[in-house]
Amino acid sequence: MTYYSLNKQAPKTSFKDAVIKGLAPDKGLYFPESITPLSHSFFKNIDSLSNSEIAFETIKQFTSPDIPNDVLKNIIDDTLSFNFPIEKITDTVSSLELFHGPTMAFKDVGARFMARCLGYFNQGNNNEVTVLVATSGDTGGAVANGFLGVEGVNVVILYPSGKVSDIQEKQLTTLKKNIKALEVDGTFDDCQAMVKRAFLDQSITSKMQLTSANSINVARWLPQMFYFMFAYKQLHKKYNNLVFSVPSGNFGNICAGMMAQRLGFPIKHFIAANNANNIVTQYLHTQNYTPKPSIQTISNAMDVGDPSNFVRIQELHNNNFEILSKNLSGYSYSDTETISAINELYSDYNYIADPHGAVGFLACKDYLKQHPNNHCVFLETAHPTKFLDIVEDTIKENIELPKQILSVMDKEKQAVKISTYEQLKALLLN
Ligand SMILES: Cc1ncc(COP(=O)(O)O)c(C=O)c1O
Ligand SMILES: N[C@@H](CCOP(=O)(O)O)C(=O)O
Repeated sequence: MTYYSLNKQAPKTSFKDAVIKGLAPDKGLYFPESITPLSHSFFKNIDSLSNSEIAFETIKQFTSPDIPNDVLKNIIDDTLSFNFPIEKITDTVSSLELFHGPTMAFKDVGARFMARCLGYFNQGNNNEVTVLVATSGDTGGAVANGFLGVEGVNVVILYPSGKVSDIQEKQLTTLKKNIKALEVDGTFDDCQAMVKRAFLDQSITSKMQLTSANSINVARWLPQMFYFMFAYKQLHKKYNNLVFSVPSGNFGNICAGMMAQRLGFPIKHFIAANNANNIVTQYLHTQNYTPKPSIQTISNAMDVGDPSNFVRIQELHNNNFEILSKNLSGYSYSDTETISAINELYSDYNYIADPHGAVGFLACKDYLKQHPNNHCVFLETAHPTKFLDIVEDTIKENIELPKQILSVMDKEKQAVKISTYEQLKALLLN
């Protein structure tokens, strides 16, 4: 597959090069030059395909010819070693649980897939790659876990000080080895801006190969398509009117869902479920896209004031507002509303949701009020114990900690505090 930069000022490139560079030299996000819908027989036979087979059939056009089929199959088998179950909440609402991986947030699939692709590209050469990643909570832990011990790869994670949960912080600061955490005095947007600036800083890039493990990297973003496909496989016999409510921050996940739709998956509509960081919801109401400094909320991983992937969403809809607004709705909720939703899910349906999933549930309910006769799937993007204090205080129950969480609880945090880009640069160059 050939990829082009959405800023259209950089040469086209291969999958391998797009993964190794992360961001195009003109600061644009890479985008596939073609998207070929899957065959009729794929959809006819989907019930007999395993998750790995579905993933292989859907992603191979984007990785070929740089990753041979047998290698791709192994990467996928290794990546998808856990389940993606659906829980029925009501007759019209289901939860797609994406938190059964090693760090218990949906980022595990993309991070593991990308780590394995980079590991493959690095085999037999001595060129070290430094993966720079900005996190508002979950990407950092998933990338730390996915890239731990990958040869020739050093990982540097920037996270906003005091704005991630205790467990998220443990997951991204305790692994050591090739993983370094930088605690930034600022917001997620400050972290993301520093990372993007480093990619364009020739005094750094002339000395080291930098890449990104945020969803700006095609190998982190594209595997997120799988979730929508696995949900379709589980639900298509029961419902022919599926809409997805996606708790959104950087908009990589929902954009991956739209890629699945372009491949032929019959998804009727997407709902961007936002917290108070409602840039896209506002855009859908006003047609004005106005990035703002992010606001701290209890669904912290969505505290993004300038979502990177919105440009990809626009590209997928021909940069045409009419087309986009037919396919995407947006809703935004306060922390108080989120807490009520956690309560409602627990007391009425015996379901323990995390704050991100709860925002997704609220958006399903509001969409269905205006558009009945659909079945709404909200993505439960993180395990509730990642936000232990909030969830336990809300439902007034203790929740059992899964082994993935217990394994990091007592580890010692190791992070370097920084507050400026110059400090990041000095750390990278040393
Ligand atoms: C738990 C959780 N939910 C939702 C999101 C938002 O996803 P996206 O950035 O792909 O919109 C994130 C972070 O990205 C997350 O960690
Ligand atoms: N919510 C994310 C923010 C970064 O998103 P990404 O998908 O672009 O990595 C986080 O948890 O860090």
